[in-house]
Amino acid sequence: MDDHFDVAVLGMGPGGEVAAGRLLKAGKKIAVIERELIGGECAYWACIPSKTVLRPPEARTEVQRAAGVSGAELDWSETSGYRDYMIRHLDDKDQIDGYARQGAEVIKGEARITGPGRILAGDRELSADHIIIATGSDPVLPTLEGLDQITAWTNRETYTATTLPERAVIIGGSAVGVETATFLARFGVKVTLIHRGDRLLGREESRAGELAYQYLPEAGVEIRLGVTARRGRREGDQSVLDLDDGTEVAGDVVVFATGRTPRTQGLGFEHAGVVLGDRGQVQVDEHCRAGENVWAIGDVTGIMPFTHVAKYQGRIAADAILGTPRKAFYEGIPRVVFADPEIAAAGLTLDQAGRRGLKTAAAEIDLAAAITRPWTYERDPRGHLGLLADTDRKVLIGAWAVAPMAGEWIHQASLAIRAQIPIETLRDQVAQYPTYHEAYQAALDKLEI
Ligand SMILES: Cc1cc2nc3c(=O)[nH]c(=O)nc-3n(C[C@H](O)[C@H](O)[C@H](O)COP(=O)(O)OP(=O)(O)OC[C@H]3O[C@@H](n4cnc5c(N)ncnc54)[C@H](O)[C@@H]3O)c2cc1C
Ligand SMILES: NC(=O)c1ccc[n+]([C@@H]2O[C@H](COP(=O)([O-])OP(=O)(O)OC[C@H]3O[C@@H](n4cnc5c(N)ncnc54)[C@H](O)[C@@H]3O)[C@@H](O)[C@H]2O)c1
Repeated sequence: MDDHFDVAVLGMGPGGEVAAGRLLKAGKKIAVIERELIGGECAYWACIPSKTVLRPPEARTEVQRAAGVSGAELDWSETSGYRDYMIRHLDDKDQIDGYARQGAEVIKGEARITGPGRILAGDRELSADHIIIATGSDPVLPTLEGLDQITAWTNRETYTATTLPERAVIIGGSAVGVETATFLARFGVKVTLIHRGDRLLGREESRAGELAYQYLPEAGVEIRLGVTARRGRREGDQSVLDLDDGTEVAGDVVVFATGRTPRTQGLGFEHAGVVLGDRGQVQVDEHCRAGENVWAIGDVTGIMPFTHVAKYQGRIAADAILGTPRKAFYEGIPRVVFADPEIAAAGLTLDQAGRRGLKTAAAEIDLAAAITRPWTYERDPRGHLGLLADTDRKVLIGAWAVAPMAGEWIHQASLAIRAQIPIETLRDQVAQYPTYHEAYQAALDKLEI
């Protein structure tokens, strides 16, 4: 067999899949190498199962909050059955067949780079004109005395669980921690979330974190801010954490939502001239180039660990290989935490803008006071929108929203930021009445610019 390819894709998560699809369509001879399941973390243990199990509780809340409708009950067995369907019962046979039918060489096994353009995939040696590194990220568990004594879960155990625990402790108050707390608590698990920072969602605008702190308890989550686990131990069937403030928390399981790290160890990337950054991320340029004919995309680049970014970088790298290069542009890409209500953001926070030396104007509105849609949507309406503008260039540079469906309508801000649409043009936009989109008009009016 001829083991030389135009392109070898290492890792078939969302990034690898998009790059592979684009290259196949262009007629390239490619090898795709995946050591677990084609679809990656997102399809089986992250985005897909988490968003699938968050939807029924969200639908129930919608029913409970709308006037004149009742009777929504949650059913874990039905929910987990549908989740198992959505994660393909952890079987990627159809994906393997699909790529093979499209003409790709599909290799299931661990890939390692052995030299420029050379790869060991399982027990096969391959060569390729181009290599795309799309190996994703691993969860990070802190070094904790007694870690081996407690029942420690990551996103993998959490989002494939058949039986839910009665009590859970979640460590980490960022996206995974907040979404997982929402999911478990809504399904009746007694959840304590501990977070070492003084507010949730530390990388987002501080108001978004404050509002997450306000709304999460509605799901039944107990939040402990400013505490760190010092030691783990077992008491009967309970996993106990001793905290640094002298108190303890206990649960059937401890879920670690403590971040992720690029998957680069032992994969021989240095043999292809790839340089790692201080967080272990593969360093890339604006075309996702990591070295001579080597490209890297997705979580392994540490740029923005989201599926939509991995997919975007897959397009960027494939286009460069195909001879139609364009530069990746990361400003204004949306970030959504699928809590209840949703927490969405795009662009810079006030702090980040300050660090760039930008002159800014900010405005925040309460949606219920400003527009009609929250009232037709639910009793006791909730919703907040904040905008951040650059007063010199007179364009939006940041936005955040905490409200129903905010993950959908944040895209208006995302586009405005990416396309640098003048505030004047945005103020002339006409939104359908009554929709959440109308909030932009009210917030733009409030911006002193
Ligand atoms: C709980 C959770 C929920 C999330 N929800 C969302 C969400 O709603 N929206 C969103 O945008 N993002 C979400 N994310 C982030 C998202 O999962 C990642 O950003 C995304 O999966 C990154 O895609 P990727 O292709 O870079 O890597 P991955 O999905 O990690 O895929 C990498 C693939 O490479 C394979 N691989 C690794 N090393 C090798 C090797 N040496 N040889 C062969 N194969 C290898 C792996 O097996 C894996 O299949 C979530 C993350 C978590 C943990
Ligand atoms: N809806 C989405 O798009 C979505 C959902 C989930 C995750 N993600 C992505 O996946 C990635 C991983 O998410 P995450 O929430 O696990 O990571 P993260 O890096 O965003 O947050 C980790 C949190 O754990 C805390 N932490 C770390 N070590 C700790 C320790 N020893 N003790 C106490 N706290 C500790 C940190 O302070 C931080 O708040 C993120 O980059 C996120 O963007 C996206």
